[in-house]
Amino acid sequence: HEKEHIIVDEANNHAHDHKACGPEGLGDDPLRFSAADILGTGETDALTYYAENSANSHPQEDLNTSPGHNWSSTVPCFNSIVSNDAFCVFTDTSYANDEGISFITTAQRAASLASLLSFTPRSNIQFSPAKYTISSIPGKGLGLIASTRIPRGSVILSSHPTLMIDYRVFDELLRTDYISLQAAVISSLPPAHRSAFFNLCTQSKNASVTGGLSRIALMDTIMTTNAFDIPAPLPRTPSPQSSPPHDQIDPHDALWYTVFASSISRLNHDCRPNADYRFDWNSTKGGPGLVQVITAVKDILPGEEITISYINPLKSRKGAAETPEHGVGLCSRSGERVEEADRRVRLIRKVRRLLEEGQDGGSEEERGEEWEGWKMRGRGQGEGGGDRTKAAELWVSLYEMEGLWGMVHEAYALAAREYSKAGETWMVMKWAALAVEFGTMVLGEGDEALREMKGLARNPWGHGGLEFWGGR
Ligand SMILES: C[S@@+](CC[C@H](N)C(=O)[O-])C[C@H]1O[C@@H](n2cnc3c(N)ncnc32)[C@H](O)[C@@H]1O
Repeated sequence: HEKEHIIVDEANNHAHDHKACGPEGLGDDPLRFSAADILGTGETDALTYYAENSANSHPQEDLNTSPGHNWSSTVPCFNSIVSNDAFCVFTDTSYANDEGISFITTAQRAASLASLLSFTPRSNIQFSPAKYTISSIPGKGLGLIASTRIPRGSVILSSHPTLMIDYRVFDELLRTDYISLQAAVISSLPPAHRSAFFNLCTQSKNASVTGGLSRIALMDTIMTTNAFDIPAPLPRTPSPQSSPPHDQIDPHDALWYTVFASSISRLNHDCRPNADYRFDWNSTKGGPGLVQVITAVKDILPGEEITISYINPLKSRKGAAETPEHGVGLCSRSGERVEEADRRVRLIRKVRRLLEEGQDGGSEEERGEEWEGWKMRGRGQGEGGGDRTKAAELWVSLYEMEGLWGMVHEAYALAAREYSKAGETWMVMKWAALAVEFGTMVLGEGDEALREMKGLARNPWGHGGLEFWGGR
């Protein structure tokens, strides 16, 4: 019952917490309901009525899954408006020692997610004593403060998601249908989870406290403020008849889930964070399946705030760069330092294009006026002074200067590859070893992406079967 204790504690600690969250916080926010207020009868009735009368709804679907799991599909399912698929809520209340888990997705994808859970359920991994406390932080609402020294690479907390929503619902369902499913999924949470959910941060300034839909709006805001977007593993057996027409669906969206795990929702954003998160999809790596893991990407001292980046600092995935719903800015630096940092980030992109996409270095805009000077001379040391390895080293140092510790393994890997092409094996070893060290930290043990670097670190002499002391 330890976990219950933890969840309830979380709810109790903050049940009466009316502090603002973030710069645009709500002050004495009347929207932070107590658990008892939530989903008053009228509202759920209205939703049920709506759901049963929606033109798109149809009865629930069955999910055949492994024994020991107790899957149910609640409320009607809703048909996609662009494909033949229907989306439903699937819940297993017994998952992870009765913490429960719910999905909003198709029966097919729910079954494949459920198959990832076929390990001995265990509750959230807690450290005793915890490595952090949840405290109020000026201008940010609540946040996590390290209560002990947390060495780089160690796990700070890890948590099963409470619910996972298939990105496709945003494109494929009428909004009202989607909202019905969302309300159903929240009301199906175990009570402790539900009250913890409704005590989470909301950025909404517009939601009206009166009228039937206000709590629904609150629910929606809490979701957008606290959920993580996670790329899905590729389906093992893609089924052609259930795929929507390509011109109507962003294929990218079909591969994402919005994931909600309440215990990590107090982590604040920083553009140069000291922690990173990853989502482990299965237990083949020895850990529990479907678990959100937060790891330190540098040493964190007691009293320091633990932060993650809500956005990818370099890439901009569909709308992610703006993240208006989070209401947090990119970097809080000032004046010249901002300019320098911006310049470095532009440089990082430019050098990456140069190295990854052959020699042409991307668009005119990215190249800039001095493009002639950017052209690479030769591939290795032999011809033209090893521009590519030098560029790779520049790339690495830009990452390091920017403090992108959660991503720096990509730069190390690239440097290892460039030195490998140039035949400088000792340097290959160095960069591959760094790629493995820093990559393991954020990707986890045994991640496929690190296989190549592990190989290079062990045998930088390449694939020809040449052993370490072998002739060359
Ligand atoms: C996932 S919650 C994080 C926990 C939140 N502070 C709380 O009290 O529950 C996201 C919200 O926290 C606040 N926040 C996160 N990072 C912030 C930052 N760097 N500065 C100011 N507010 C921040 C914003 O209000 C944001 O919408």
